[in-house]
Amino acid sequence: MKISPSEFNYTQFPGKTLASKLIESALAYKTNPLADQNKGKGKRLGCIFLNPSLRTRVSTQIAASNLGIESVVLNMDKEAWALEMEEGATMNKNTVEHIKDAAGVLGSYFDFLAVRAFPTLTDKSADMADEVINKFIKYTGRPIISLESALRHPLQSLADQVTIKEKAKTTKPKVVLTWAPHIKAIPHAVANSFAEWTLGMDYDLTITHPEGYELDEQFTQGAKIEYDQSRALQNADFVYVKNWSSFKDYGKIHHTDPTWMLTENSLKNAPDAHVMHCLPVRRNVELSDEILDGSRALIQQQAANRVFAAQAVLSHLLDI
Ligand SMILES: NCCC[C@H](NC(=O)CCC(=O)O)C(=O)O
Ligand SMILES: NC(=O)OP(=O)(O)O
Repeated sequence: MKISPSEFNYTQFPGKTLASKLIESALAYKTNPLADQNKGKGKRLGCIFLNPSLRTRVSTQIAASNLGIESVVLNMDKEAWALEMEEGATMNKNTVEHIKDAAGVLGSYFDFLAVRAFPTLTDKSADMADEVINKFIKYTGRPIISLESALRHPLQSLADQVTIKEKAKTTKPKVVLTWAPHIKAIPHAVANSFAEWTLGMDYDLTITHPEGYELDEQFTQGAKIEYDQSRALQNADFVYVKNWSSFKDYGKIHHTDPTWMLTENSLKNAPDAHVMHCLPVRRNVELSDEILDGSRALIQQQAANRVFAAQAVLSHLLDI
C-alpha cells in the first residue's frame, strides 16, 4: 500500500524492516553523500526549533543540502511569537499566536517540516501525549520529522544504530543503557528512543539505573532491568550513557550519586566496550574525560552519522 507523504511522520521507531533499510541507506550516503544531489530539487524543508540544538540543527541542514532540498531554520522559541497550545484558550496573557495558526502557515510554506519540541517535565499527561509535535502533525498537513519531541529522538536513534552497525562484531551485541548523574532535570526522549530502537533491532539490551528511575515501560518491554551498574556492564559491547529524570515521580531528581558516572574503572569487566553518548555531555559529571577522550568513545562518530541518518530519512520521504 502506498501512503501519501502527509501520512508519513518520522516520529518513532518505524519497524525493523524500514529501520534496517534506513540504516543501509545512511551507510550508503556516508560513502557517497552527493549520490542523489538533485533528488530533492524544488522541495523545501522547514526546521522548527522550540529548544536549543547544535547537532540536530546543522546535520539536518547538511542532509537536506546533500539532496538538493532547500532548508530554512526557524528558532521559534527565540525569533517567533510565543505559542499558545490550548484549544479554545482566551489569549489575553503572554502567548501571542495559536499553534493551529502558526502550524497552518508553516505548512503552506514548506513541503516537509522538522520539529524540535522538548517536554515540559512538569505536565506528565501533556508530555505523554507528545502534545506539541502532535499538534504540528494535526495542523500542518505536511509530513513531520521529529527533531526530538517529549517522548523520542528518532534521528538520534537512527544515527546510533548506524554507529552500532559499523562497530558490531556479532549480530546480537550486548548493549547497556546506563543512567548517569546530572545537575538538572533531563528529558526521557533519548533514553526511550534508544531503548525502543535497540529492542526493535533485536539486540540484547540491559538498562541500569538507581531504583525510582524506571523508564516508561512502553519503551523498555523486553529489556533486562539491573539496578547494579557494575553487574549490568559486564562484557558489554556497547554502553550508552544518559541521564534522565524520574518518570514515576515525574521530572524530579532523586539521585546525583557520583558513583554512577562512567569511568574506566566502571568498565573493568567490559574490556571491549564501546561508549556512546548523544551529546551535549557534562564532562566529569556523566562521563569522565578519560573515557570521552579515549579509544572506547564513539561520540564523534555518532554525531557525524547524524548527517547520514537525516539524509536517509529525507530521501525516504522523497520516495513516498
Ligand atoms: N538532543 C540531545 C539531548 C538534549 C537534552 N539535553 C539537555 O537538555 C542537556 C542540558 C544540560 O546539560 O544542561 C536531552 O538530554 O534530552
Ligand atoms: N544529540 C543532539 O540532538 O544534539 P543537539 O541537541 O545539539 O541537536
